[in-house]
Amino acid sequence: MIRERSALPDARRVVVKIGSSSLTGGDGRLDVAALRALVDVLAARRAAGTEVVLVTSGAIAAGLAPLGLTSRPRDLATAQAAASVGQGLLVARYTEAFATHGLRVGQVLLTAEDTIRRGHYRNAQRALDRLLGLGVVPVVNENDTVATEEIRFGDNDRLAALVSHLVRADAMVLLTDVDALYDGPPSRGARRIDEVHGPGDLEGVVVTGRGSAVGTGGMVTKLASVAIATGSGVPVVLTSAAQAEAALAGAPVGTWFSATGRRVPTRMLWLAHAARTRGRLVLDDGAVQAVVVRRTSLLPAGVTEVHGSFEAGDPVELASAAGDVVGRGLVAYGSDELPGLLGRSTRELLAERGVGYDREVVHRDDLVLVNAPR
Ligand SMILES: Nc1ncnc2c1ncn2[C@@H]1O[C@H](COP(=O)(O)OP(=O)(O)O)[C@@H](O)[C@H]1O
Ligand SMILES: N[C@@H](CCC(=O)OP(=O)(O)O)C(=O)O
Repeated sequence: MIRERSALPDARRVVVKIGSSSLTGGDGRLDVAALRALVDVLAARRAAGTEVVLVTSGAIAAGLAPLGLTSRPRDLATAQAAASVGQGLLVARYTEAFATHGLRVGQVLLTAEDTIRRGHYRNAQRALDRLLGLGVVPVVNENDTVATEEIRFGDNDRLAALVSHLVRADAMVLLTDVDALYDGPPSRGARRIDEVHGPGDLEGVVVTGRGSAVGTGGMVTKLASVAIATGSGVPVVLTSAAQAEAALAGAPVGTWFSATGRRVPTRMLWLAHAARTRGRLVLDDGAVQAVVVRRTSLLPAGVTEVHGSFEAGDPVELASAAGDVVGRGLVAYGSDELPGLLGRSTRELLAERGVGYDREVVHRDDLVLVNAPR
């Protein structure tokens, strides 16, 4: 494991994420010179023996000029159209730029779903591993064209953290338009933060969710991304694209976030940090105890209320009668069917409804605890 930034040159595999703000000029359009400069740095790193996965934004920005748009569209359908046109152009630029270094790229478009559904993430994991094994540089972006408002990340920061986990990266490098995390929005007087070793080091730090005109999420989604990565064993460097070379060389630039936790299953990571839940199940006190303290699965007998509209396999919140959210889980029944099963024992349900109805509402392998109840 990489424990300090000076060890970064020894990383076997890194994920580098570049945001829209670093790939666009003042006119909001794709800055091809900036893209080429990044590729030069990544190709050099690759030649020095580190496998590189690039998570890149910029599809929407690249789609603006061809569609005659002057600013980032606000409505989802136009943003998706711009991403559709722009993604092809973006990857073409990367393909050309990496080719000048004798490297091939492979486009990988992911949705949040791909990191949660078992079949999907295994598939993505296999494809990424094979690309790397073949010496290809995977170029990853969110699949904007098919991602709906409910399930999309919108920003690539959290996607990059999940990709880092998926490919078992030794480190993640987040490149943006500021050279580091500051203790407040970077204006006069804000202080650069050199190293963060845990949430305590972020106390008093003010971050805003407003990004640049072209980026989304600002520093808020970057810190959410950092929490996902470091909490599951991947250290992070956050800096500007201009410092990418120095950061990968382990120089003391940007902000270094050391890993705080150990690797957990990918789906669990997504459930804990990224999933937008589709509903809420209210648990009686006995069920809260069973799930939180004894870490058992949730059975129909312990559920008292069902809220929201969801299908089997969707993420839902688990709450106590007092309204505290105690966990999140993938529910095994849809919201149409579940209310008819509440308070019933699995034995009764099996006898009455047949095989399969003795299954848990949320299996313990599909459940993460969020907060202890009051
Ligand atoms: N505490 C902070 N430290 C550094 N930058 C911050 C902070 N709070 C807000 N920001 C803003 O976050 C912006 C980067 O976010 P964003 O525009 O979404 O970038 P990207 O397109 O690279 O994802 C910076 O331009 C900066 O102004
Ligand atoms: N998938 C989108 C990226 C969304 C976005 O702006 O992300 P970011 O610049 O990382 O805040 C695109 O390629 O335009």
